[in-house]
Amino acid sequence: MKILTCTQQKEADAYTIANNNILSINLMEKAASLIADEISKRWDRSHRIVVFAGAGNNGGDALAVARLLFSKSYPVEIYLFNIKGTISEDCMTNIQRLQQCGFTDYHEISNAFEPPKLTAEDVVVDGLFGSGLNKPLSGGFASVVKYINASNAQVVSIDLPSGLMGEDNSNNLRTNIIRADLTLSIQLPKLAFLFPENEDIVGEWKTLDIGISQEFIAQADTPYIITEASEMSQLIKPRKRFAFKNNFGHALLIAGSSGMAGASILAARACLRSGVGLLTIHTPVCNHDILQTAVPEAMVQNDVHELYFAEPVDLDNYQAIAIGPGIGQEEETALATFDQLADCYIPAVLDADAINILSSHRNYLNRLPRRSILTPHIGELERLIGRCNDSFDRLTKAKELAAYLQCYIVLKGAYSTVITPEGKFYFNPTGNPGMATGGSGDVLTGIILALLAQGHSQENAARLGTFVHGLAGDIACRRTGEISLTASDIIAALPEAWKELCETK
Ligand SMILES: NC(=O)C1=CN([C@@H]2O[C@H](COP(=O)(O)OP(=O)(O)OC[C@H]3O[C@@H](n4cnc5c(N)ncnc54)[C@H](O)[C@@H]3O)[C@@H](O)[C@H]2O)[C@@H](O)CC1
Ligand SMILES: Nc1ncnc2c1ncn2[C@@H]1O[C@H](COP(=O)(O)OP(=O)(O)O)[C@@H](O)[C@H]1O
Ligand SMILES: [K+]
Repeated sequence: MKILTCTQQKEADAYTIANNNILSINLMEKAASLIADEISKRWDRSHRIVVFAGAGNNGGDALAVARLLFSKSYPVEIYLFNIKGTISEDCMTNIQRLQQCGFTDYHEISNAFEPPKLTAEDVVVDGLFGSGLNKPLSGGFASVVKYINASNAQVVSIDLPSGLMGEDNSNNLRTNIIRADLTLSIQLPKLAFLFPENEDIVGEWKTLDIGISQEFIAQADTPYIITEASEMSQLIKPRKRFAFKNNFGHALLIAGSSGMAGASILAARACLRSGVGLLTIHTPVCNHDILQTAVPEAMVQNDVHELYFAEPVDLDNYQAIAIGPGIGQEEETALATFDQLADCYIPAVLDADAINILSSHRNYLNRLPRRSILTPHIGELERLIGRCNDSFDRLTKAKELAAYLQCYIVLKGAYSTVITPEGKFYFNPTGNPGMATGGSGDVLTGIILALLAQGHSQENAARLGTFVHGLAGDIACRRTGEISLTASDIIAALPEAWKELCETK
């Protein structure tokens, strides 16, 4: 699913009106009827609906919602803020429609505002500003926002919480943005919904299909895409009747050190559950017996060192390599890692300590093989690119790094993001907060390694791996709940996740 900018959303509205034989006012009515349905599904007529409308089309939506709920016998009150004295045409039509249906609890505010008393039983419909917001809110509007936020009322925002910019909020003041319980976004989500710092502003979000031109959306140029299951399922290659293990690649996993054998076990098990033909784990001597016992399907190759990775491996027999889970950050390990990467001609994924080692030896960054996949969480990424002000800033800097290194970055977290060297952002919709537990990331490394070894491109391996990892996490979570979920539970759910994805059309 594409994410359009607010500017593109306006263009999409205009295109739909011009090409799909629909009047602007009818598109607004369609949006309003879906919003009113959603509200009436969640709140019954015992709740007063208090509508705060601006003078643009977001306000027009809100007035139409008010009329539709009034016609369903909800108690409704409206406050329309007409400060400049200019009201959009469709908003004006909706004022007239309200009058025609005998609605009277309507207050138009042009300067001083006597706010209504809001209680926890009230539902506020926030239609002050939508995609037309062109600067952060201030003055009277900021006061109204603060007043609504200070109340205990439930807040439903139309299109996006008023005051929130669709993309970049680095110059915005959080106190001047509506904090919604529910955001009903027109047609597509906004980029800002996917940022952790906006969770409390956006609340639960849902998109409403009002019939914006699919043709426009298909041709719209955007770097922001939410990955979909149907697209990922098409990447899975059916196995031939006469297939044998060499068809699915031989993967090399360099992982583990004294006290961190677990990371190598988790990555190895996930790799084996993701279709790899053969797996060799290169690990220090101290982990040999542990791995031979815990992962009997894998071959184990000892490093020269007893405790940590110290000598690079000849890559001739392998189709892909993963390096990093639990390797530690000894100086010898760092040098071995760079030697390993300097001559690396097979697809590579770098995780955890391999990324930390890069941060502490920045002069080696340009030795990184092109098209490598890096899988940092926010902390690991910021050690590489420096502290970021917010998510938009972080994505912008991560994109610059991906382009500079010509690498793929999988920025892990909710909506894990695959950032390509060409500057595309693929947001992953699967996964849940139960996965915020030690070892989950090692599982992802193992999955991506298996996909690279099977010949998937780096971009597809990163996207498909991230998707199936989250899907397995979701399946596991249904069994264990978020609290008890462990990385091993994600691995245990991988067979069902792969099966489910294979069956997705
Ligand atoms: N036919 C259409 O175009 C449709 C539009 N829709 C709704 O229309 C919305 C967009 O409507 P508009 O483009 O009219 O924009 P808005 O209703 O978001 O607001 C635009 C108005 O606010 C003013 N403004 C912007 N930033 C301000 C600030 N910081 N302080 C004070 N005033 C500010 C602008 O000058 C303009 O007059 C969408 O979010 C959606 O809710 C939906 O009804 C779907 C159909
Ligand atoms: N709130 C969340 N929602 C979805 N996925 C999450 C969430 N928190 C963590 N995850 C996923 O779990 C994994 C955690 O990885 P990481 O932080 O590297 O853990 P570790 O280093 O312990 O293995 C990542 O793939 C991340 O996307
Ligand atoms: K709004």
